[in-house]
Amino acid sequence: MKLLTAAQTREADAFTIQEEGISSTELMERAAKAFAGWFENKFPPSEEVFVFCGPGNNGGDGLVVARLLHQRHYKVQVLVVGDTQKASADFKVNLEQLPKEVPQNHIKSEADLVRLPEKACVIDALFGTGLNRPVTGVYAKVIEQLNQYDNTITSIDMPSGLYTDSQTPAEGAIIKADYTISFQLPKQAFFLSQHEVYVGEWHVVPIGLSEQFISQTQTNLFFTTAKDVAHLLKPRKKFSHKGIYGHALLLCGGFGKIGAAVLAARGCLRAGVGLLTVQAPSAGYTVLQTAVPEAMTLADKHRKHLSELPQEMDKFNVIGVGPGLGTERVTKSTIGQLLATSSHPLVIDADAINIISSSEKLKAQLKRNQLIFTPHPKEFERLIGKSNNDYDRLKDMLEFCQEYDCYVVLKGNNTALGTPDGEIYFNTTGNPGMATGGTGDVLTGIITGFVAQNYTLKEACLLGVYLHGLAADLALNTVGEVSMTASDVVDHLPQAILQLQQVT
Ligand SMILES: NC(=O)C1=CN([C@@H]2O[C@H](COP(=O)(O)OP(=O)(O)OC[C@H]3O[C@@H](n4cnc5c(N)ncnc54)[C@H](O)[C@@H]3O)[C@@H](O)[C@H]2O)[C@H](O)CC1
Ligand SMILES: [K+]
Repeated sequence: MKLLTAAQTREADAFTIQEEGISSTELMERAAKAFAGWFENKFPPSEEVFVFCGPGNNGGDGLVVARLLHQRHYKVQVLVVGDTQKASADFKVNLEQLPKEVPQNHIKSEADLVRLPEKACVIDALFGTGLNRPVTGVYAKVIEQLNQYDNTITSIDMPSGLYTDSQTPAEGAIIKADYTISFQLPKQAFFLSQHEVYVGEWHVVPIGLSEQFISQTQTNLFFTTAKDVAHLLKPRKKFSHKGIYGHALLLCGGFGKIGAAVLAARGCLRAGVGLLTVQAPSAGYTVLQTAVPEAMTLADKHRKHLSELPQEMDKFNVIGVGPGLGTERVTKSTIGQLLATSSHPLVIDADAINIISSSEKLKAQLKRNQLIFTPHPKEFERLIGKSNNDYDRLKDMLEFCQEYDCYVVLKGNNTALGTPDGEIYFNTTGNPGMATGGTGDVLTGIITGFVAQNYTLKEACLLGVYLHGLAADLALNTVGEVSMTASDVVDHLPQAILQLQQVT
């Protein structure tokens, strides 16, 4: 699904109004109804509600929400912040329509700030997507005060003060919402970990913005839902044999880290690879043969570290490399040999990334158009250097993708896939239970398994990342976030694939 910028959202707004022949206040009414519906499900009418309204249409939404909640027997108060002379037309219309029974207060300066009852709910309607400069002055005072209270804050459309699609200047105050209820689509800002404290838990409510407009709009930003990836899954042919589903090679594992090879191998097999060979240090031979009998194992001549490539490389159609390898000199030179001699698609993770990062010579050997890197943020930093903030990191990621004509799977809460065409896809599955050793190894195996089956590199990344997160989400039911292990993730992969196959 596409992500729209603030400017594109405004255009979608105007297009919808024209297409449907409705007024902007009618669209505002629709948006506020959608928000109020969510709010009523979440908070009982016994709670007092304080709606803080800014001067624009976000504030206008707040006024409509206040009217609707009042009708539903909530005890509502409205606090209009700033100068109403400058308010938007739809704000003014809805201020007129606010029932007299709803108390109204104006906060024009710091002196007008109010204390809130302990249990009261706050609705933040100060600013939405129309924010065009950092929040300072009286608005900032209100935001700072609300952030200090323990009251639950629910933001309409955006946490006020946070820029929708670019870095918020440091001097701007930003609401720390518990919930953000976004209209029609999520915003790019929601997918960046630096914003977690502001956005809180986010939900999207539909308000019927023009599908035609959205489908015509050009963007390089997407978020991946089940519907986006379900159709990529290829059904198996009736006259199948294992030769059709590829032969993957995994170069993984080192002394004390043979488990990484086991996890990658299990992920690869569960992703449906036809044949799998794992080359690992000879100390891992028995472990691998026992733990993953489905995989063929080649014992490296070195007992503890990867030190050579298999002799017959041609029979493999993809290589996954990195988990558990270590960065010994022998292993470095083996990675060098791999980059110099292989023309296979490569899925490059963990220590393979670290090894490449430390050598300009190796970077110069990277072949175009056949690479997937799967770094976590620290590995990514080693690869391309430190970025100032999450937006810059994404920009740097795209530059790297373009320079090496490669894909980057930047792992995190909303794993971001960068493509050589300059697109970014934010994943929507997964949970904090995955923050445990070995889940990345599983992902390397899964993506390698999909590439082996002739999915394009982009499809393999999108599907792999989505299913990996979905498997972890399914594991929540039985093991929860705290106890979740990488093995739990791989154990739930079959269920995740079955679930995705049901999506139409
Ligand atoms: N398309 C939709 O999804 C719909 C969105 N709606 C709501 O409208 C807002 C966007 O409204 P807009 O009037 O464009 O902007 P804001 O309310 O966010 O604020 C604009 C207002 O504030 C002034 N301003 C901007 N930045 C600052 C600042 N830092 N300090 C002080 N003042 C500032 C600016 O000049 C304007 O006067 C969207 O988020 C939704 O909530 C519609 O209701 C329905 C359709
Ligand atoms: K808001």
